[in-house]
Amino acid sequence: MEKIFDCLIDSFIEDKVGVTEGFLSASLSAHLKDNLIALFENKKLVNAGVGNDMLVNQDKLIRSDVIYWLDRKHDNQYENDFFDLMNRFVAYLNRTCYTGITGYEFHYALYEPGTFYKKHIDQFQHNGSRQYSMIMYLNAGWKIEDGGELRIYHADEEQNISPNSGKSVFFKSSDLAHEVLLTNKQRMSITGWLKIN
Ligand SMILES: O=C(O)CCC(=O)C(=O)O
Ligand SMILES: [Fe+2]
Repeated sequence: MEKIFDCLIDSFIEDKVGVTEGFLSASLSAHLKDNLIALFENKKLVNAGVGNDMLVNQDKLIRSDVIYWLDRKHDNQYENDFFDLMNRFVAYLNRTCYTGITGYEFHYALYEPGTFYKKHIDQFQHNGSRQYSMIMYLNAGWKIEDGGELRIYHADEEQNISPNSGKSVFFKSSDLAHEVLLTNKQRMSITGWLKIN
């Protein structure tokens, strides 16, 4: 596992955006996706609000995905496995990079065809607790024509990342503006933030 952690951290250090395969095992990823689909069918997902103090909040409709926060209180085996994995990653990150992360929060996200999340920055204007953004995609066989790429705005270029299952993305929450381009296909993920409280 440390190898995959290193891969994510090294590519983050090199490119400002860490990308790796296999952070979630295929089996954990499949179980989490099944959870997400069941939650969606049971109408547990809610419209994702945008914090009042979000840095970039000029447009009326900024995002149209639906979300559900993961929580140990759900007593769900796979959510707990996910949190165990995150504990290992945070401990490793703190040990190797002196990041001082003290907490995190994660939600499932589901984008129906025709939905998006416009350009934004993840760290809130009046609350700097979000340090690192992480996204784990749960979509098998994603094709170019499905759209829904994560577009990250670097100083001199734009980077498009397709939301294929197995892929995890990691970047600094205060730094990089990004958006989810309009998706043509149902698009599922787990998104969250490593925090200093
Ligand atoms: O799903 C993604 O690719 C990015 C989601 C995102 O930017 C967010 O939830 O803040
Ligand atoms: Fe974001």
